[in-house]
Amino acid sequence: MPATPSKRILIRGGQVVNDDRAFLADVLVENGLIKEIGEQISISEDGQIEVIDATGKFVIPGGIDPHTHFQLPFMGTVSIDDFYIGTRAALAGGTTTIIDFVIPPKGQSLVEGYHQWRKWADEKVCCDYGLHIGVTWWSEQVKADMETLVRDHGVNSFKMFMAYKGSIQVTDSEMIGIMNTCREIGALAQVHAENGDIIDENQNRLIAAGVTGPEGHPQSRPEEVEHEATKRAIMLADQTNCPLYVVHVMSKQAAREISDARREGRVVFGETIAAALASNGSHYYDKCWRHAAAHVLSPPLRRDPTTAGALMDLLSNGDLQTTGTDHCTFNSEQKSMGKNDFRRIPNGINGVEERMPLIWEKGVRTGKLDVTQFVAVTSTNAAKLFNIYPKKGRIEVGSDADIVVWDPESCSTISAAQHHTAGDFNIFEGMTVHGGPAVVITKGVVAVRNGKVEAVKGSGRYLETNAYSPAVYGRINQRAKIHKWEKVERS
Ligand SMILES: NC(=O)NCCC(=O)O
Ligand SMILES: [Zn+2]
Repeated sequence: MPATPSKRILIRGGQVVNDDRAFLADVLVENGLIKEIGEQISISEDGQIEVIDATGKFVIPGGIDPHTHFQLPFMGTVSIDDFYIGTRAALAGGTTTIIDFVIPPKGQSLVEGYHQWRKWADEKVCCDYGLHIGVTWWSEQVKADMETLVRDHGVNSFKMFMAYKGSIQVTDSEMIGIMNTCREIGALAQVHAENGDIIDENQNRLIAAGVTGPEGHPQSRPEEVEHEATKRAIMLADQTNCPLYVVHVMSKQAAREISDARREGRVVFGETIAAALASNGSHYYDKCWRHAAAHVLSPPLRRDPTTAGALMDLLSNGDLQTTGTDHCTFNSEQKSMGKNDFRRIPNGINGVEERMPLIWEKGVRTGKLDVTQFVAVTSTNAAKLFNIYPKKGRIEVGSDADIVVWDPESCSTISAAQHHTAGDFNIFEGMTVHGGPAVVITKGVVAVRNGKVEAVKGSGRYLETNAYSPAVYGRINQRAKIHKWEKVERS
């Protein structure tokens, strides 16, 4: 526990950055909220106040990672970062809000799954968190559960898996039911877009051909497999007038499908992840099994070396909107469950701690993103889509004091020896990143200073996300109102 935290913090002389503008100002924080923003804010010396000098630094909204899997029971094991370790690592990297996924097994009540995740998370989180719910099966009961979750439990997003045949994959007809329900209750439909049937076929053929190592993983899931599912999901969402959010876009083909759909007026949003922006699929062909297996996630990293830059360009021009991590870590022992069969390697990689510095390095330092765009793709856009804006994602009077003092001059080298997650491997090992959080404030309390994390277990709160996000539903509601089927009157 840190010493009693200051109830008031004054951040002096930094460049305040929101998604729409940047300006020099002081920021005063009081009781967990942003109290005042202005030039040369004067303070009386009577109360306890901590002054942070932000000269030469940016003062930005805390990052929002909309895609994590902490302590996820998955593929016969449980991801190793629990909600304490995971949110602590998030804070270390400048992320002050995460949105995790409840993934109930087929047959389990969604509401029960939600309560299970709340139980796991509430006592451990060091920052605020929200929950998306995976819909892994379909029935009238599931529909009723979705309604309950939106009405009573602050959930506004539901994810469908088009992959993982035989476990959590849903069919097209189930997706139609889920999408119809999402539209009826004002929720955002999310998809993991890969064609699970062809993956299953490819996997069996690879194994039969004796390809049992991690290189079998990307070969069973080539870009076309992600592309086809992305296109299909967009079509289904369009036909049901349901807004769609495609999680972890990993390939140029899938990303371009989203760009094209947006240009044709579809209400579709795309998220990519830190790994796709900073790594690539060559690692699956590494001679070291442990190294290759550590990179196994789905959809896989792409071997095409131009992928990362192309995805960053699409974030820059607004065709993709958000960046997550799909943080779902397994240590080497867990990964070795698939030693003789790549299909058994637990899928997942790290990233929650590295996301913001990596996007700064690969986006801002390359000239692909300016600082306001950096804020948009790491924080504000997710806040708007998941309807927690401007409470989160903005430096504004009345917003939560989730603030990062970002040092553009810092320099560090990523290493498993130093990272805050429990994993024994870091897929970004050895990468040097310039720019990083000097100070991280969560709800008005300093959680990170000079690289030291002072996060308090259980201090984070569950974040209710309300239905009918204006950024999502403005167009959908109007379309529903004016839609008419064409009927020809015949004698
Ligand atoms: N992505 C991944 O490889 N693991 C986590 C589960 C999922 O999102 O598919
Ligand atoms: Zn995921």
